[in-house]
Amino acid sequence: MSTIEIEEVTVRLPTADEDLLVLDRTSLRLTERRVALIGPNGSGKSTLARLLNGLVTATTGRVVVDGLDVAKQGREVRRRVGFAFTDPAAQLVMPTAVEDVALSLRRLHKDKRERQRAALAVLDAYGLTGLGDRSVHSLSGGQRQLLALAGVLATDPSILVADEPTTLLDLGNSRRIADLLFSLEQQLVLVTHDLDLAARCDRALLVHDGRVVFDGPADEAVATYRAMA
Ligand SMILES: Nc1ncnc2c1ncn2[C@@H]1O[C@H](COP(=O)(O)OP(=O)(O)OP(=O)(O)O)[C@@H](O)[C@H]1O
Repeated sequence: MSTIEIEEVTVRLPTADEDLLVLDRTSLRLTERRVALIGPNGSGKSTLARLLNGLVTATTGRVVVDGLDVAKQGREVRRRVGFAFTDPAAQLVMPTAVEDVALSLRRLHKDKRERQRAALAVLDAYGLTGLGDRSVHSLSGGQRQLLALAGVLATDPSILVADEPTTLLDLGNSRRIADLLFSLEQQLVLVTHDLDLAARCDRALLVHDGRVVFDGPADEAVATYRAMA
């Protein structure tokens, strides 16, 4: 399993009036296979998740993934840490499904034909057979979410950070995505408002007002959060 170390990290983000304190002096060492981040809207969960692959920069402190400093070795870190956004539109950039997966595979397969073959195999593996030539905009929300995840997982990251991957989905699709996430060998860091999903994790962090206010077994974190609400 991978090791994520967050050492005395503070994040301040500029707003029109002042710098907003979004994450307050936080230290964590995450080694569990599945870690959930839960908490109210605007509490800092996405910010914490985004630190892990450098989408957000620590104002002070250090984030280290498998011994690599995110601020200094960002490129290597991004190869290890796959990031799946809530809204797949944020990461689907090519016109068709197969081209989108092929783009993710450009580092692994230099030859174009080989890349195309590999991309089609990825679509098959994720239950998207036959949709390769479809415009990504014509896919259903569930298919788009699956495609975005397939593109990230095709690069074989050692850690997957998924920011509310089931929020936009109906019950059936959200179950499919959840089953996929929980079948992964990789370390999973899951930001979610779905407390049943969070409770299935090995550890959960309850974030409130830019601080981790509970850190422990997922069922206890969920119970603490419910009691707070
Ligand atoms: N780029 C930014 N510039 C300024 N403020 C930001 C920026 N990104 C996030 N914030 C603020 O930081 C705080 C934490 O945001 P964050 O997205 O981490 O919360 P969250 O817990 O993931 O919320 P949600 O559950 O609503 O997605 C919020 O007050 C948000 O408005």
